[in-house]
Amino acid sequence: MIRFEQVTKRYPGGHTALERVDIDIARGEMVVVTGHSGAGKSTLLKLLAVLERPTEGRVLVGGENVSALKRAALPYWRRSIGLIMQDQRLLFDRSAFDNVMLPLSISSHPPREAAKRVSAALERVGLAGREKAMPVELSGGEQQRLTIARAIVNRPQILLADEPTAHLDDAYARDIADLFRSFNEAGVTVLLTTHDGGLFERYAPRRLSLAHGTLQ
Ligand SMILES: Nc1ncnc2c1ncn2[C@@H]1O[C@H](COP(=O)(O)OP(=O)(O)OP(=O)(O)O)[C@@H](O)[C@H]1O
Repeated sequence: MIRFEQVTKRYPGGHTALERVDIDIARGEMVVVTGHSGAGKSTLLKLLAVLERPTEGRVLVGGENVSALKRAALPYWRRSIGLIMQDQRLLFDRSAFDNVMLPLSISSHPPREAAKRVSAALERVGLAGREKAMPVELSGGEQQRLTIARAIVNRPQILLADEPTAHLDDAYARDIADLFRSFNEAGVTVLLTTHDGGLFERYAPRRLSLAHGTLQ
């Protein structure tokens, strides 16, 4: 389903973040990408989300070369995958409900259907009843759940998450790990990065280890 073919990413300035990476991920797999800081983990996800494009090689999803998508197609592409990136902030002046509604604003769901989807996504991540809460009223773990609800509201087949358990206490981090596992059990292809590979060990996911931009 997801395929990296000889992908190299060199950033302006000449730093090579990934070098000739080949990856094949089947539909329904759960893959945990580990590696030290700067190993290229985020770059891998950014190439899939087409937040960056490869310098060489291709990134294919379902046979389509997403690296070649036209700029106008990108918002739709990004909303068709569930994306949890480190620099995507919640809107702190909007309620939990409105934060999760945001990705639906460019789709054509009637308002009542959109509202149902938002409530279902909040329920799915354990935030039922917190629709009106403002993000500051939520704990760090709950804020991360809200970010995840926003990512799944369009019911994506692929979920990409960059360090989703960073900055969380152990118990919260385990809850978030469980949540990703449950999405995977429901059939979603999950690709996430982590410094803490041990957190996911009990699920025995496929593990990809990156060092200096190459797979180990
Ligand atoms: N926009 C950019 N411009 C220049 N260099 C970049 C850019 N983004 C990343 N890099 C460099 O590419 C390398 C890989 O970065 P990347 O963020 O993919 O690593 P990472 O494994 O996710 O690290 P971390 O765990 O710290 O997030 C790093 O050396 C980084 O400094």
